[in-house]
Amino acid sequence: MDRGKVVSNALHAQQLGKRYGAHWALRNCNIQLPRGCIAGLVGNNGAGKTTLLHLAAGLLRPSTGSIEVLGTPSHNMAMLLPHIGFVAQECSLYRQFTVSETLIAGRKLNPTWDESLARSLVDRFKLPLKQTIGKLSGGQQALVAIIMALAKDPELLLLDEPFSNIDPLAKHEIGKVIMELAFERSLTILISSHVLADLEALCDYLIILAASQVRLADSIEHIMEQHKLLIGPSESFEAIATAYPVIQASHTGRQSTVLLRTDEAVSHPAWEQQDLALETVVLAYLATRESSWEAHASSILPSFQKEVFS
Ligand SMILES: Nc1ncnc2c1ncn2[C@@H]1O[C@H](COP(=O)(O)OP(=O)(O)OP(=O)(O)O)[C@@H](O)[C@H]1O
Repeated sequence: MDRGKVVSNALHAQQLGKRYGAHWALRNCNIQLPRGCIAGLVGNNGAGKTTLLHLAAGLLRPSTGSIEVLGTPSHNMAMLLPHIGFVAQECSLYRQFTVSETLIAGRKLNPTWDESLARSLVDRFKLPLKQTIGKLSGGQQALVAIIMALAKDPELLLLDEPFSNIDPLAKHEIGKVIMELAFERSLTILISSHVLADLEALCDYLIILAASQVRLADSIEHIMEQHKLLIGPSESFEAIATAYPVIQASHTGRQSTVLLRTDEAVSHPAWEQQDLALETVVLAYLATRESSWEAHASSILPSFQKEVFS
């Protein structure tokens, strides 16, 4: 594979699905992950995050649809393997190897191995070179796994809940390293996490999965522009709900709070726009039930035409 080849999407999933027996772990998944972005993957337990990452890493075959990574079908492992770094949820290092032996294996197995990066990161995180992996703490093992993936100098880095065992300071440090490398090397990163604050600190793109389907996949900047949180009188809720796609609504007495998704400016004398946090948007999408989502999805199509409410 030619590293210089220009492919605008690092990952392109079309109607991607993965089924185990009768159970869909992921379905109707359409994602175009722009090259060079740092994307967060957030979703409820069992939503399909690990499944999507395994499909991208070529460890699973799709049941339906397709997934291309760096312009190549992801099952073409032989071609893609040198270009992808993958850190699985469970640390997949050899427990009986020392840290030093692990680095040697990395150097021997990876043609693009960056030895000075690996050594400097092991030093920076004070990881004991002579200690076996099995005797490191969970957080130290996770750091070694991330360092191994970074030193491989991949074009796409897939990280499945990489920070869950890492202490806050080390997490901050490794986050900085990841962002610097992403910038310097035009690395594309897809990170799954349940900690939204971690994703907000690192990512410029977000994929929200719920009930095995993509609810939203977009740049965080556009997500924040496109969603509006409004408070207004319950009596005119129907008018606003008819005019704009409502992602979530709650009603207390005579007051309604609505989260809308629209690129248009929303202004109405009776409705006041509130400051919006990314967490509010994420929680709203995670809370949408499968049945109500089908109805939502059709109303959120780009061709949606609003009628001015009055
Ligand atoms: N090997 C398997 N066999 C059968 N079902 C599976 C298998 N792997 C995953 N699943 C199912 O697929 C669904 C998605 O699982 P997945 O691990 O992708 O979710 P997740 O979003 O990563 O969850 P979590 O946040 O809990 O790690 C779940 O319902 C899970 O039970």
